[in-house]
Order: sequence, then C-alpha cells, then structure tokens
Amino acid sequence: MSATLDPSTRLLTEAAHAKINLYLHVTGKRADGYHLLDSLVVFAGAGDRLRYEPGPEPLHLELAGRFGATLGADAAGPDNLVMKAAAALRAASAPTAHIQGGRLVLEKELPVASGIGGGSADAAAALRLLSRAWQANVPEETLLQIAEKLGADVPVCMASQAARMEGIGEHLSAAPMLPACGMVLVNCGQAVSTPDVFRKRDGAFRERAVLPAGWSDAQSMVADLVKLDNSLEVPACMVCPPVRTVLTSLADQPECLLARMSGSGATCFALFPSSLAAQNAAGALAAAQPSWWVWGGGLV
Ligand SMILES: C[C@@](CO)(OP(=O)(O)O)[C@H](O)COP(=O)(O)OP(=O)(O)OC[C@H]1O[C@@H](n2ccc(N)nc2=O)[C@H](O)[C@@H]1O
Ligand SMILES: Nc1ncnc2c1ncn2[C@@H]1O[C@H](COP(=O)(O)OP(=O)(O)O)[C@@H](O)[C@H]1O
Repeated sequence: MSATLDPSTRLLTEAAHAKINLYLHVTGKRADGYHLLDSLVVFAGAGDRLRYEPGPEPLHLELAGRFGATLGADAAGPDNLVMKAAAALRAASAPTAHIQGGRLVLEKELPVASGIGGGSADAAAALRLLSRAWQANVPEETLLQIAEKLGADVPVCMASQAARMEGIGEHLSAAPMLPACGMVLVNCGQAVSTPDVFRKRDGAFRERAVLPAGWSDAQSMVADLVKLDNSLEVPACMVCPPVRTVLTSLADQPECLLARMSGSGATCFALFPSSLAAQNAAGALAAAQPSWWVWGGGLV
C-alpha cells in the first residue's frame, strides 16, 4: 500500500530523541583530522518530532517548536540535515519506490549545536520516516552508509537505542544493560561549534574504557562512570564558560548522582535514581534560571 493511501499518523511521524554521551573519551586522531572516540551513548525522552504529509513535488520543510526560529533564515533549505537526508535517500531508493514531495514539519524542541545531536537525530528520523513512506527499499547497510556521510552522530541515532560508539561514530556495539534512572538536561543558551571544541582539545588521548555487561542500579553505574570522563568538557568550558556554572548547579541538586557535559557541549546532563527525582530537580533549576533550557525525565 502506498503512503498516500495510509491514514495512519504513526507511520508519518518520527521522534528524534536527544543523544547523550554518558562518557566520551577521545582516543586518537585520524589523518583526515577526525577524532577517534569511545563513548557510551544513551537517548533521553526529550526530542524533536518530524511529521510528513505526502503531496506533489517539490518536497519542502517547515520549522516549528521552541527552537524552530533559532536555526536561522535559510534553515529550512537544502542544508538542513532533514533535507540532506531526504536527498540522499531519494538518490539511493529502489526503482520501485513511491517517491513523493509534500510537506515535512520539524518541531524543533532541542537546542541547536548543543552536544545532544538534535540535527543528527532529525536526519536519522527523516531516513526512517521517508524510507517507510516512500517504500524506498534501501538495504539497511546502505542506509547506515548514508547516515555516516550525513554526520558522525547520525549512525547511532538511526536505532535511537543505547549503544557503545567507537571509531568516529560508525562502529556501534551493544551497550551494557542499563539500570532505570532519571536524567536532567540543561543548556545555558549558547550554541557551541563542534569543530571549535575538537580544535581546542589538548593533551594525551584517553584509553578505551572497560565496561561490565550491565549495571543493576543507577548507583553502581555511576560508580563506574566517575572513573571515566568527557574529554571535550575542558575545551568546551574554554569556548563556553557558563558550562561550569551549569555543572555546579546540577551537582548541587538533591539526589544528583553525577553531573557531566554531553558531546561537545554546551548541554550538560545529571543522573538521578529515578525520573521523579530528575523531574523535581528540573523544576527547581527552571525556576532558578528561567533563561536556561531545562528538561527532566527518563531514558528511552
Ligand atoms: C562530539 C559528538 C559526540 O557524540 O557529538 P556532538 O557534540 O556533535 O553532539 C559527535 O562525535 C559529533 O558528531 P557530529 O555532530 O555528527 O559531527 P560531524 O558533523 O560529523 O562533524 C563536525 C566536525 O566535528 C569534528 N569531529 C566530529 C566527529 C569526530 N569523531 N571527530 C571530529 O573531529 C570535525 O571537525 C568535523 O568536521
Ligand atoms: N535539523 C537540524 N537541527 C539542528 N541543527 C541543524 C539541522 N540541520 C542542520 N543543522 C546544523 O547542524 C549544526 C549542528 O547541530 P546539532 O545537531 O544541533 O548539534 P549537536 O550535535 O552539537 O547537538 C548546527 O550548527 C546547524 O546549523
């Protein structure tokens, strides 16, 4: 059945969840300048949402949501990662595919250029959604190659499930069994450029982490995570000093188990024993700092 005949909204919407790096070790650097990473990636309930209404060509994108306007004037054009994903999928689709135009609406609820991979999650959501809607029939392996070309974080966002990420982001393996826990995300409002932060990183490379098969509770996970770190936290603080204030504010919250920066920043996360504890902390932080973006809840 073609996507135009299918009235199901579920088929034509996709969540683009925030990607959080529980730790991020920069373990080396490739000849082309890209950095080798070792990271445990999880996905938070927070996210953007992508909707598709199939229609005549051309395909166009509309931006909505809290951060829809932050992306800039040309943001809905061909440089948007959603449109890049659509173009790449169109080129790789099977001859039998039902490619259409119509309207994509991106509800942008995640802060932009903030270390939680919002753009990457949007690109992955577009690949999942349009593959289905267009019956593109693109092999999984080709989809992952397309994802890799769109950005280092896009492959892990395809499944949107906890994973260990290595290489420059293309080597994915199973994450340890994760315990239930709560998470708070805070962004101070300053966009941070990923290449700038990588450029500022200095000093020895970190080793690949040794991880257990799983953790039974949040406390034992944190006991291991504190031995690891985010290699980009120090350079990100040089680029964006308010990250330090955010980390201190998170660590000061009752029941906070760990406060750390995600990706290349500036968004920081804190782990809590439960979603309820995280929601309480998020409420307190949002009241104290109305200009910050604050989210509290659980993992996907
Ligand atoms: C640092 C991480 C960690 O998860 O997250 P974010 O801060 O972006 O969320 C990612 O590796 C970012 O992935 P992504 O944002 O897709 O990066 P890309 O667009 O591919 O690359 C942007 C730029 O970052 C640098 N880069 C990125 C990834 C990597 N492994 N090494 C790098 O040196 C390069 O200068 C590159 O030109
Ligand atoms: N759909 C999109 N959402 C966010 N950023 C996008 C999107 N499309 C293109 N970009 C560009 O990608 C860059 C990285 O964005 P983002 O994925 O939010 O960063 P990060 O991975 O650090 O959270 C931004 O500077 C923005 O200009």
